[in-house]
Amino acid sequence: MIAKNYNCCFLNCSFIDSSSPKLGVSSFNSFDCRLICSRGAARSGFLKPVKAMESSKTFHIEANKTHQDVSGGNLDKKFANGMAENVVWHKCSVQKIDRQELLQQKGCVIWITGLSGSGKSTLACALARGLHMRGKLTYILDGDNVRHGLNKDLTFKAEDRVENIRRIGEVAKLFADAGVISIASLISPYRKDRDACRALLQEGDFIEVFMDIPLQVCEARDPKGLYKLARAGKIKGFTGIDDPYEPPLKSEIVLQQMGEICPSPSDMADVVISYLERNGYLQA
Ligand SMILES: Nc1ncnc2c1ncn2[C@@H]1O[C@H](COP(=O)(O)OS(=O)(=O)O)[C@@H](OP(=O)(O)O)[C@H]1O
Ligand SMILES: Nc1ncnc2c1ncn2[C@@H]1O[C@H](COP(=O)(O)OP(=O)(O)O)[C@@H](O)[C@H]1O
Repeated sequence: MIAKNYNCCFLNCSFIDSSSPKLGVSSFNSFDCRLICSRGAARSGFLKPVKAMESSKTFHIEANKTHQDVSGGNLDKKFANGMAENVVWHKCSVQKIDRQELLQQKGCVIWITGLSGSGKSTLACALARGLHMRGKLTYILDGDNVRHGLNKDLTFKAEDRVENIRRIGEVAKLFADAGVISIASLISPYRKDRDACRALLQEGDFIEVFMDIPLQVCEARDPKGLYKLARAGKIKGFTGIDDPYEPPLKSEIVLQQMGEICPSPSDMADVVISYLERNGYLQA
């Protein structure tokens, strides 16, 4: 792994190159950039992440709880080790590699994390548009949107956020397996749960993008008026206000403001597209 810190006149971002032999790394010349040498070093003082809140000690579901199903049966018998019993994986001769060949791209997950208002959905759309224009197939899994359907049973309590992240991680993995460039944009405030989603994918195929935008900026934007409600105590457990956000420690891409100036969504999307290009994801 090589960490690169790209400082452009209008855009401050850093990212890690996956130098997996499978994908290879091509040379990079789209931006005037500065190379730095370690993954940890990708975060200079200037690049210091938002410390909205420190880690929560309460959000993970207790591992040893016995769960009851609606009929009163013990679900733990049916789901030993979190897996249904007596199920066997059914293989098919058409594999991910065949679908990738058809699509002329590599399936992967771009996981955009950050505070509410940091620009996750906007970046997701700009990225989808940019890739679509290059003839690449994408699909966006936006936290807000998925909560309208698949995840409409989930609240913002810690254990429901864990489940929200887990389900979106699993769906994103299926899209990647379909050969699609799957774009997940959700707050996903807990590091452990983002890392669990990363672990579902092959090395390199999970690309974490951290929207490292200060809380004050997100709060000033407040497009839905939710920060205002949270400050007034009308929404409890709002991320960054009275609920934790754990910034990534080693995301592949970090997007930040340059001083007071926020790069445009399409400039941010270009950084991600350039990463995909250099790491071989835009070809089969
Ligand atoms: N309590 C609380 N905390 C944070 N956000 C809240 C809350 N209640 C509602 N909302 C709105 O829900 C959007 C976040 O949903 P996510 O699925 O991305 O959240 S999470 O990953 O499960 O934490 C988030 O959307 P974005 O602004 O697009 O991030 C908010 O508009
Ligand atoms: N790069 C950007 N520069 C300036 N404003 C932005 C940028 N990206 C998003 N915004 C604005 O910030 C607000 C929040 O963006 P959004 O994408 O909805 O964030 P999130 O999905 O993280 O909540 C919106 O009003 C959007 O227009």
